[in-house]
Amino acid sequence: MSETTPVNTPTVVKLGGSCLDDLADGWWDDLARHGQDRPLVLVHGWSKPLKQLSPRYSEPSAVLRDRYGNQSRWTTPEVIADIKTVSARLGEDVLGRLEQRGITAERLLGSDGLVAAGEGEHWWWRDKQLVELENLVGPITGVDPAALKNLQPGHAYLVTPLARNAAGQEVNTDADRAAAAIAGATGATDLVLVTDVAHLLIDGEPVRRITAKVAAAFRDKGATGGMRKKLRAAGEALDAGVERVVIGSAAVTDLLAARTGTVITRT
Ligand SMILES: Nc1ncnc2c1ncn2[C@@H]1O[C@H](COP(=O)(O)OP(=O)(O)O)[C@@H](O)[C@H]1O
Ligand SMILES: CC(=O)N[C@@H](CCC(=O)OP(=O)(O)O)C(=O)O
Repeated sequence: MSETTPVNTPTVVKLGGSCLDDLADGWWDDLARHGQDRPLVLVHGWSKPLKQLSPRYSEPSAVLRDRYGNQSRWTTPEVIADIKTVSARLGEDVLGRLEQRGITAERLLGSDGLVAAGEGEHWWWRDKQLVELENLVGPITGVDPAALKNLQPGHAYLVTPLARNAAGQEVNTDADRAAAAIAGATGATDLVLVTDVAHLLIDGEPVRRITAKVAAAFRDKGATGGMRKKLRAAGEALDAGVERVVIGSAAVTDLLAARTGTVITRT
């Protein structure tokens, strides 16, 4: 973010479902201070809150893989309802924390005009078998930033990354990739992916800086699970014009200042 960045350009922060309820008071203090200078768009995940809601979300069958090996939650209308239940609860908590610290905040479902999705895959690997099933998941095809009407310093949006497909159905999307698409569409210079690990690790070693090209090469041979999706999201954000993506588990201003975390840039 440079001195000349317009005041309504947001910082987009993806709050990992893995760590959302572990973020300490000091973390929120830091975010709120940053939010006095920049509009905030927070995009949250829900992996851990869903597991806390019901043990069935910890079962291996809760997650499917497409033919390229990308993992995705098996999403039925009941799962969407559960996602909304946990998102409403955690939304209340996040909005309260921000408001206590002087940031006005509102919730927005991606499916309420912000995020559009295309047709999803029909064949999925489930329990080592390739099966045809309806999975209410779709790739993101567009973001309409007009849905974020009030981008200004002192205000935050908390986005639940559901989307709507061309048939009008509400579908699930990947939260990191949704954050990347939102960052691109809002002209954000920085995307911060807050998670439960301090750095991207390659061969067990923390990576402080990496280019999109090297990150993509590692993604396709070495990264697994959640990190694979983050590296994919990082590449998409940089392709959409974002200048830097930072992955880590620290305060947002420490990550933005590259004091910790992994910084990913185009070159
Ligand atoms: N190369 C890697 N470096 C760091 N973390 C990795 C790597 N490969 C896989 N991971 C896993 O990615 C996880 C973060 O992704 P994820 O569980 O989806 O978190 P979040 O809910 O925050 O999005 C880490 O907890 C770690 O187990
Ligand atoms: C399609 C798909 O799998 N969507 C993800 C979206 C949430 C997410 O990514 O949450 P984390 O931040 O906890 O990883 C899911 O339902 O788990």
